[in-house]
Amino acid sequence: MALVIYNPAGGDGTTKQFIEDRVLPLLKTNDVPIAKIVETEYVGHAGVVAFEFVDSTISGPLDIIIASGDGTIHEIISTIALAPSYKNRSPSSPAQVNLVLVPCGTANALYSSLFLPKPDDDPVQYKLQGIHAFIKKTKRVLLTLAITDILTPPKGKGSAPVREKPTVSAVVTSTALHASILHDSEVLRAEIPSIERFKVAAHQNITRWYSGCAKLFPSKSTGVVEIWNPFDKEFVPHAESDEDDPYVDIDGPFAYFLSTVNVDRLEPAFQITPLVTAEPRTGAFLDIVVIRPYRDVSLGGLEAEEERKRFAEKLGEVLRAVYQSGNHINLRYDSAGKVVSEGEGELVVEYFRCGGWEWIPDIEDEKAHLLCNDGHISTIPKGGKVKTMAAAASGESGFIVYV
Ligand SMILES: Nc1ncnc2c1ncn2[C@@H]1O[C@H](COP(=O)(O)OP(=O)(O)OP(=O)(O)O)[C@@H](O)[C@H]1O
Repeated sequence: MALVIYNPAGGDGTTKQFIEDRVLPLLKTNDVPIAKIVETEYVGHAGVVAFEFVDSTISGPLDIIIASGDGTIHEIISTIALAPSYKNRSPSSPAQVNLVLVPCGTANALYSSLFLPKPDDDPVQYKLQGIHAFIKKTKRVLLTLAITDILTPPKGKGSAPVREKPTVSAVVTSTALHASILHDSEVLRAEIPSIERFKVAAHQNITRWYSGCAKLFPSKSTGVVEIWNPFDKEFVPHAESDEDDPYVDIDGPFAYFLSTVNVDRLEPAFQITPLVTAEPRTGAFLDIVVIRPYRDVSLGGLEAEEERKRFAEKLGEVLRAVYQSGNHINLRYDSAGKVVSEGEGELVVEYFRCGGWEWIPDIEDEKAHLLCNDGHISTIPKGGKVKTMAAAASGESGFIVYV
């Protein structure tokens, strides 16, 4: 028996109608038994409903049909994955949850990465592909999760940092520009319901840099942090990472710092981590995109404001290249600091594949404290830091999407 959850407030607000006109009739025609249909009423409601469903379904598959965007999917995954205890379900029977996706949000990153959009797709049929895949059950994807801990500063001398409740993401974990965009775009939701609001918010933040430093952790399976080499078209161990000392420290300032799991894009055409699909690998990996302004040597010697203005133009070019099939990962600086697609200059974008990362914002830089988990924004406390690690799904527990 499947649970149906939909968010009436996501996307352009037409979800309820799509459920009634398209989804429920399709499920009925294919004899999919429905346990319950729930319209979410508040932020966090989807997680509560999904938790109750998992707890009360003692036998049989756990099928959850979700008509929403990534934010609601995040609430469901994070709540189930972090449930401290169940009343009815034994802790020794790990849950394998089948998620059936109907893209009714604004960005729909997970859906558009798993069901690649084609120019001639019929919009209604495209949105129903997840249901058809669930009915056929031929091919499935086990989701990799990213587990994020915010560590607040130690209370007193000699005491350890305090670990807040972790968050589990299935799409994106970011700081810097992307977190600022998601933070500011929420204010624009009513005025601009489409993905255009992300562009407006990007424009508002494009000259901002973020102070702090980051540490990259090796993946379990390779033992090192890898970096993409676009010349040879392969991931190679980072120059500072080997089996004896695999950690890589990177200093700010940063313009962009974002990691993904499961997705190569954050919107149908915004392919920010294109290697997730172009160079797929099984296991617990995060793909990380970092942009640091001072890799552009032509910025040296300018006034701070002029540096930021000049770099903002280049960052704009890089973000436009993301929409050109993820071509930002091939961009370089020429000897005059111009952004070009060819040559042997410094890469504009650093593209890492690794097991996790830590971000330590400069205490003075307020916006560097913003953190985005699948669209959900939180604030790292002053003096604190954040750590995100990849976790691969196992055969018996975890989240599955039929594709
Ligand atoms: N009835 C409701 N009223 C207001 N907000 C709701 C309601 N139900 C759920 N929400 C919240 O709406 C937020 C956004 O939801 P969702 O992710 O489904 O859509 P979206 O943000 O438009 O899409 P995407 O995440 O793909 O960009 C979530 O944080 C969710 O908690």
